[in-house]
Amino acid sequence: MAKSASDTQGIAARRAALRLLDGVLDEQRLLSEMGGEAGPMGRLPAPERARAQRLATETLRHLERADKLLGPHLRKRPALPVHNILRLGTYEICADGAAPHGVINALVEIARKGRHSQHQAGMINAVLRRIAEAGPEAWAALPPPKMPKWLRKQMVADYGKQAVEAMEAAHANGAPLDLSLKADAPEWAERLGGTRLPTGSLRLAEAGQVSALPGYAEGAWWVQDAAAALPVKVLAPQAGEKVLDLCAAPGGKTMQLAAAGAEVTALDLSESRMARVRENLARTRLSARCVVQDALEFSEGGFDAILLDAPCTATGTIRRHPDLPHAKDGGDFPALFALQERLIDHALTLLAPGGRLVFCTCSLLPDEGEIQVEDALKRHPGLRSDSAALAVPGVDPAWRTPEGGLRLRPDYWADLGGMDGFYIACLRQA
Ligand SMILES: C[S@@+](CC[C@H](N)C(=O)[O-])C[C@H]1O[C@@H](n2cnc3c(N)ncnc32)[C@H](O)[C@@H]1O
Repeated sequence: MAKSASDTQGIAARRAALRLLDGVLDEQRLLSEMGGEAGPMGRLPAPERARAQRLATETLRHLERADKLLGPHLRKRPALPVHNILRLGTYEICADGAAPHGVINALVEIARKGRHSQHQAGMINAVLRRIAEAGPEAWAALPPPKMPKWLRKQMVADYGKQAVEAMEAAHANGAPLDLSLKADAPEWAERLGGTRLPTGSLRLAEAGQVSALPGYAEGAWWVQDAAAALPVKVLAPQAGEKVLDLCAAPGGKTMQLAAAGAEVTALDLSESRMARVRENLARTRLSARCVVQDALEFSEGGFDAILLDAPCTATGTIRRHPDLPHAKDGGDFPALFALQERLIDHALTLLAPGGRLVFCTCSLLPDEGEIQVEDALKRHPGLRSDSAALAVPGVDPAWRTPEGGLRLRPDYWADLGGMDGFYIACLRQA
């Protein structure tokens, strides 16, 4: 079928990217909630979907930079759909290496057909032309975008300004693609290229389409950030051990547990997310018993080890999901902290005598890391944190925390490409 004029100009992908931007910035929806058939990218072919997703993600990552460059050219703040057209254009012209005339023509055509933007097409054309003149140079000189005020204030109080600035630089850089290898690590590492990280994950700088990489169809590996692979290494599952993965979907850690030969029960509240666990297990030819249930209602006990990768604010994944700080305002965070506390207490009741619980969150907030564990140790007099379990190859002892956990930050391993923010602790009952 011949390509339409729209396809060649990238109109469809840009229009979808703009709808994604409006969804995040107007409706406070996460990009991950808008990926379905009914979402803005629903009818797009795979390459166009990927392009729309990438354009929206990168525009959000650099939103502050785009707004700084646009500011002097705008007499007043435009309506959001118009502003988002200008932001997308500024990102593409200044940082995406796109030819300015192609970007401007496509965005002006989109603006002409938009209900809110049709009368602003001339202004959009003029402003983006001015951005094309000096913008790329000015963009490169701007500092990394800051976290939003509601999050930054707390982060500076917890880590100090310098550390927060280092994290912001890591967020601006984005994330490489990390893989966890099922077996035959040297063989696959050679075939895939990339860098073997100190903790064993394989890091690829230029990934492209994941499902086209060697070993995908064979299920030789799965995508998992190097930091996200560490909780299971701390848990150190042994072949034949009875292990419960209490918040399992989409299953990255379930696959690690199963690959170690443990007898795994993977539980998650969400049926649709559990479908992803089943797909992942099928592709990697690994097995686990899958249970869809509220963890707080699961009462089968006697587990040698439990992994509690609790639902959290996901503030450790901002470099991967730069939409998060724009879609959230922290209002729903206290409910998550309370749920984590209940999940820890309940998980402890499901352990066999002498069993271990690894608690982790992909968060930067001590409220769902260090403080959770400090409080749990106070609530349960027989409980202790097992700092010996943290002696995992490649883990820097400087990452250890006073209450016996590990604090991982996006600015760590800066020269290797960073890591997700995570908190991990191994708890044992005396
Ligand atoms: C951080 S994600 C888990 C990621 C997963 N461990 C992995 O490595 O792929 C948290 C999961 O907790 C699940 N969840 C949230 N509340 C839950 C509950 N009350 N009981 C069980 N699962 C729950 C969510 O559906 C989500 O899949």
